[in-house]
Amino acid sequence: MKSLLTFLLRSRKITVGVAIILFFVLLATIGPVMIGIDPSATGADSMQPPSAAHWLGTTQAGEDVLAQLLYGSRISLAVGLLAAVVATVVSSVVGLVGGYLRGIVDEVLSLVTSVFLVIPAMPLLIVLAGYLPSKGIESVAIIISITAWASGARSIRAQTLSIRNRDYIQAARASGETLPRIIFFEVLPNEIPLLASSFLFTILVGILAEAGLSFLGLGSLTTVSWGSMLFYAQQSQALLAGAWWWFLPPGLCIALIGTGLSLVNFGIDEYANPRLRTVRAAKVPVQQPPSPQMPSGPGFDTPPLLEIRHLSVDYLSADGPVHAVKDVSLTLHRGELLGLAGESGSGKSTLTGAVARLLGKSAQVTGGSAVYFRENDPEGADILKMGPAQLGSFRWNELSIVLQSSMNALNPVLTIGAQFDDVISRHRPGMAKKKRRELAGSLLESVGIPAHRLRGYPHELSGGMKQRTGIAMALALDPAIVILDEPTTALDVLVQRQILTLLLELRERYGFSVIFTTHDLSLLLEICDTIAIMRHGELVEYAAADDVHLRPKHEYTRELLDSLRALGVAV
Ligand SMILES: Nc1ncnc2c1ncn2[C@@H]1O[C@H](COP(=O)(O)OP(=O)(O)OP(=O)(O)O)[C@@H](O)[C@H]1O
Repeated sequence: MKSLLTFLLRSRKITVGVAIILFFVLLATIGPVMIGIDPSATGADSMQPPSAAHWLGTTQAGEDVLAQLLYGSRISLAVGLLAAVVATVVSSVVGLVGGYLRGIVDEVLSLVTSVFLVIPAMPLLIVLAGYLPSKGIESVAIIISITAWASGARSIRAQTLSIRNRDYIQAARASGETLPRIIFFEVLPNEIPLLASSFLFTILVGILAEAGLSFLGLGSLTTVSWGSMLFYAQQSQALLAGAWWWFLPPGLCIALIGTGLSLVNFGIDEYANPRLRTVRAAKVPVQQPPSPQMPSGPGFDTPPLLEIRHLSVDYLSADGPVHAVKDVSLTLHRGELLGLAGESGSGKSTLTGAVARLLGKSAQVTGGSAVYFRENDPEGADILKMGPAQLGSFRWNELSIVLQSSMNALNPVLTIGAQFDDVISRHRPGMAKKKRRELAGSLLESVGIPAHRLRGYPHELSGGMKQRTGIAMALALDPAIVILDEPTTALDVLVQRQILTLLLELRERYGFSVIFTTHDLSLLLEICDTIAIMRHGELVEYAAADDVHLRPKHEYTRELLDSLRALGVAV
């Protein structure tokens, strides 16, 4: 909740949007009282332009336009709000119940929703408004909500369908929680950003629909609203008479409140989906001086392949920037297996993600470089500065990455073969189909999976097989660097071991260099040439595996080794 509030206060869109909305709320609540003029009083001269006595001029009947605007804001906002409350309650109940219960209930509710979605809203509104027995603002709001609930219900149903199978909902079901409690206390809170955004959108729809109906003479014309002002201005041909002060203010108010509501809506979308957030800090990497505690790297007798120099990465979060990687320098040599260890949240994935250029928009490289050296290229190329085309051919060809979640990265509706073919044909457009198929088969066999599995689908493979398929794909174009980000964490110990053995064999065969990320220091001590240990975004230890094991420099490494020994792990 605190993070939501901090985000709301920091978001420029939300601040501006809320300021606009508050301005109109103030206008609607205290404006009529302060002006003290009856909006229907007709004493003044007809169609007078703005003057000291009538700041926004007068109408044809001699009413004060400002008084009408202020009273009108009350009615327009009230109709929008009432329509949004009714429509949001209906759409939430329909979307949540249908999406959660599925079956016949969902089918009936979906059918009704679809019927309301296909009927064009404005004609339906006009028909309903034409038959309204009373044209009070409540009736107008209710008919607007009848036409406005369906699109919200459709989105909420889709979200509910996706949430209903998540682990915490299964756990709630298993613990015997009642159906209403699961729907309204477990599912509903996860949909609040969606509900809020649909609520604000419906207020806007309500205000526009009221204005539209009144403009057509179908609203409550005895009540002053922005719509009825436009209706009477149009009836009196204010446009032709050049009486801009009559129709322009209500038009501008509708546009402005629409802008305010939309800005808040965009802000909520950004909260719910951090990928949409715009990065505000400077994009130019700032070179930082070397950190005084930077450990010196181990010697390695092959040429450097990748040099990470003083790399710093921040995330822009609701609570301010998170310094996830702070001034890290590492060198990966040809054929080297570099292990990257550190507790959860120490910045390992951010470091490898930055090198593979896979971080989202909320991540910002605030300093440093990651220079990749091709053979016979002593200058190297900074990966962080590569343009889209250069990056496209760099990934897979020179560097590939296998993620912990890569076992879920296979597309369930495509065969394994089609997914290999996608990668190979994109990067080797000249290769014949038969050759591509042979390459995919031999890659799959190299990770111990028979080539005929290319015809199968991902769901036919076990977790370990999927991860091995991910590794085979990463090797498809014979890259020089393979980054493995906790590739075995989700697998059982036996399968982990098989995959590691396989990885070492493949490295022998193909000669690629590896950055291997894990929490498991004992594993790194066993397989790696060099080890880097991160803590709170900093590199605290960086040395040959033997030195880390026998002569750790940092207190934190000693503590890690001691804790392993205390657990009886042989290190
Ligand atoms: N998208 C994000 N927005 C804000 N902060 C983030 C984001 N992703 C990661 N962080 C923060 O950055 C820091 C480093 O996270 P990172 O995922 O790199 O750690 P890690 O060592 O890979 O952890 P793990 O081993 O659990 O995967 C953590 O404090 C984390 O909370």
